[in-house]
Formats: sequence, C-alpha cells, structure tokens
Amino acid sequence: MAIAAPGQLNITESPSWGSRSVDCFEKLEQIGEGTYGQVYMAREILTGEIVALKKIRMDNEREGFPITAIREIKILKKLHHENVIKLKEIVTSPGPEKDEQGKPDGNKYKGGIYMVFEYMDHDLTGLADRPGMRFSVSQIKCYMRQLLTGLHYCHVNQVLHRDIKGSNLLIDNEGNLKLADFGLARSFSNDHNGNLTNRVITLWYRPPELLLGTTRYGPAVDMWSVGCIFAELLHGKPIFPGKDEPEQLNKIFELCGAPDEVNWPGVSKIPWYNNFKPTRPMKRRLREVFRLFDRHALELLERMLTLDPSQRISAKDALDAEYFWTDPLPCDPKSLPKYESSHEFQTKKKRQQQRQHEETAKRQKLQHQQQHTRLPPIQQSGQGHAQMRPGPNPPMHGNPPQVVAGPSHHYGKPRGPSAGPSRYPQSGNPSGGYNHPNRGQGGGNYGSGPYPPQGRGPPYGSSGMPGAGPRGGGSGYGSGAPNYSQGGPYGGSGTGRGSNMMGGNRNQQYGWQQ
Ligand SMILES: Nc1ncnc2c1ncn2[C@@H]1O[C@H](COP(=O)(O)OP(=O)(O)OP(=O)(O)O)[C@@H](O)[C@H]1O
Repeated sequence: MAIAAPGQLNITESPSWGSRSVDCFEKLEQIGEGTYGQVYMAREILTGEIVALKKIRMDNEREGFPITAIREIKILKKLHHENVIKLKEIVTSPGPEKDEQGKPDGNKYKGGIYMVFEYMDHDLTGLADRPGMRFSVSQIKCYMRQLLTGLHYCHVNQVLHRDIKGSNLLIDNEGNLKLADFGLARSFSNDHNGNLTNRVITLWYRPPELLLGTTRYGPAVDMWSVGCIFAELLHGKPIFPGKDEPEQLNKIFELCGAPDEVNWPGVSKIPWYNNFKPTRPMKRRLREVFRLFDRHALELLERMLTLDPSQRISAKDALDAEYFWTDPLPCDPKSLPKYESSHEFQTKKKRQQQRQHEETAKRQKLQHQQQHTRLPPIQQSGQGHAQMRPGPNPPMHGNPPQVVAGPSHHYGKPRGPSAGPSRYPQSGNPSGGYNHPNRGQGGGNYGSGPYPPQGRGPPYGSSGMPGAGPRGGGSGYGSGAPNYSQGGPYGGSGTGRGSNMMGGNRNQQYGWQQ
C-alpha cells in the first residue's frame, strides 16, 4: 500500500487505495468507539461529501497491522451490494498524530490508517434506543428483509459475517440498511468448514453450537444472530441477555428447549455438550412466550432460532417466508421517517452524561440542604452568607440546583432514568439448570469451565457483555406488551401477496445475481 509522504495530500488524485492523506477530510465528530478503533463522521474537503472514517487502532499491535483490519478490507473489497457497507478507500496520516486536546498521541510515530466508508445516519441499536422509538410492523419487515438480502449475498459469496448485532446494522435516512463491521468475517467453503474459532459473535447473539464448542460451522451461525435481532425488534429488548457463556446457554435452553439427539442429531458429540447439558428437562417455550407475536412472525422466528444448525432456516429461504408476503407488507425504505442521527456510541454517551448531571444535581441539592441546616440564625443578617461563598458553586437560593449543560448533541429530549425503562435491564440472578463443573460454588464463577481465557477484549470479555457499557443481563420475557402493533403509520400499504412495495415477485427481489 502506498503511504502518503508528509505534506502530500494527493487531494485531487483519484483515490488509489492508501495514496491519500486523512487531511483530505475534516473530522466532524466521533460517532463510534469500537474494539478496534474510533469512528468519525467527516467531510471530504474537495467534494463536501460526508463519510465515516474508521481509524485502525495500532497501539496494541505488536505484530504490525491488525489481522481484523486486513480481513475487513480484504472482504469488503470483494463485496458490492446495496445492503453491505461500501468501503470507499483507505487513507493514511503520515505525520505525528494529535489527540483531541492537541497533544501528540502514543501512536504518533507509526502514522494512522483509516478506512473511509459511506456515511450512515444510524445504527439499529442507536435508533431503537431513541426515546419513544417504536417500529411499525412494516418497518420491521423492511429492515429484516434488507438484513436478510445483504446476508444472503454474503453467504452466496462464501463470507460469514460472524458479528451480526444491532450496532453493526447501519441505517441511513433513506431507510437503507447495510451490514457493517466485517472485522470478524471470514471466507468459508461449502465443502470444508472445519477448524474455525468458536470465539466469535457477540455473546447475546451467539448460537448454541458455538457456545457448545463446535469448530465446524457455516452460515447458520449468522442466521441465529438474525433470529435474535428479529425477536428483539418485535419484543422491544434483547431476548438472551446472558452475562457469561453458561448463563447464555441456559437462557437459550429455557426458551428453545434443551438439545438432545432427537431435536439435534449429533449434538452429544460437540466438545462441551457434556459440560453444559441441562440437568432437568427443559421444554421449548418459544410459542408460549411470544404468543402475542403475529403467526407468520412466530413461524419464521421458530425456524431462525432452531437449535440444530443444519435445520435452521437459510437467509434465502427466510426471504421467501410468508411473513414477508402477507399484509402489512414491508414498506418502501424511502417512506420511512427521517430521524436525527443516532449511533449506539452517542446514545450511550448521552445517557452517561445525563447520569452525571443527575448525580451533580443531587450532590448540589444535598450540599444546599446541609448548608441550610447548618446556618446559624445570624446568617439572615448576611454574615453567614459570606462563609458559604468560597466554593466555586455558590448555592442559589430559590433556584433549582444548577445542572451543567452537556456538550451539544443532536437530540432534543434528554433521556434519563425518568424517560422510561432501559432496553437493557439490570442483571438478574443466573438460574441454574445446566451441568457445570463450578455449579453450586456460588458467585457465578465459571472460570474453570471449558472456555479458554478470553483474549480479544470487549465482545468476548469476561463480562460477556456485547460491547462496553452499562448493559446488564436479566431475562424479561412477557414483561410488558411486545413492541408489535398491527398496522401503524407504514402498515396500510398492502397490495397482496406477490407484488409488494419493493416491486417484483418473490424471485425477483434480490437485485443481484449469484
Ligand atoms: N459507515 C458508517 N457510518 C456511520 N456510522 C458508522 C459507520 N461505520 C461504523 N459506524 C459507527 O461506529 C460504530 C462502531 O463501528 P464498527 O462496528 O465498524 O467498529 P468496531 O471497532 O469493529 O466495533 P465493535 O467493537 O462494536 O465491533 C458502529 O456501531 C456505528 O455506530
């Protein structure tokens, strides 16, 4: 890869990969903080085009350019589809890097490498987390169909994504959904799918075969994650929020039943099956728990959340499911409302700021009360007042405690605890039910189980939580009405099976050839 020399912007050059400097772009704001680097919204100086710059994190890389970035670049260079994020070019920063305060950062002598992507206004997690956000049925169908179309394209091109989750599904204000973050993706071959790592896919979206230790797997792993996303869209919150791998498996078994040789031939040969097979009978309860879902949605979900990967529905067959061909039909993406930009990073940051403001306000109120109760009667003459002043935040009698305003952001309404329950409830107690070496020792310490020490940071961190942040575990099926309303603002568009708003019949809809 050619690296731009110091001072060489190559601003007018038609971008050959890696030849241009990052200085061709003006960074506008940070929109993502991934395990492998920061993501910025930026403007190309020459054209004014808005893009996303993903900085490849090099600071922890003793062994040169990170393998995840190499994979992502290699795979994205060969994938071209309207439901897969477009990697436009690679740019470099040749000179010393500065951090946001203008100080040189620790990585300054290595130079920075950035991937330039088309910009997307939202990720699905950020969008779903907007206060008061509720997706209509035809909106869910529209997103699901795009997700499956993009994934079908990847699978036909022998690419497994291996990290399908809401924050990796990007959505623009035209209603287009694109698969992003191919850092864990890899090519597979239909005849040889052995010896892949089972330590992929963010825990809540990880299928049972990987949790049980298989190293021979294929596209069905992505389809499990799609099932989890689908149920989450309908239900309004994650359905398997496990806090570690054993709890994750247990949550899956509680809803989908325990695997055995009848429902999953060959399961007893999977490496860790004996360590995790349930000690009590566990029936499949999916239909009962989600009985309020529409019949076709439930049928499709059943086939996505099938324990045996060889019986799990493929992306292609899912696109043919009745669900997408019955009223209300998937809406035209362009008919969807436009929302202000919402990325998971920003919504999390905003919640954090809100919490900090509330704590500051509480502290100030407390301080104010203490000062009031300590005031000697003489204070009323003014003398006491002077004693109260030395601090930087004099109490404001008669006014509510001052809450420091946060940095500017896109959102109108602040969201705090009062704005309704979080989609991610606080951690509950893991319930048992599986046969684990540490079972009964208390404290949920599964460290000596078959899982090797975690090595790759947050998605696989010992917390087991997808991404950083305050997401807790705890199950919650059936609590509250499912986020599923028939009709809705975009639901009345049906023209009947066979000719939906996206145009074409069942076999014409994918827009690309194998
Ligand atoms: N092209 C884009 N347009 C807009 N936002 C983007 C784009 N690419 C990434 N983002 C934002 O940045 C976040 C992190 O990006 P990405 O998942 O590619 O990084 P990562 O380092 O691999 O993260 P993770 O640790 O979550 O896997 C996304 O969730 C999304 O909100």
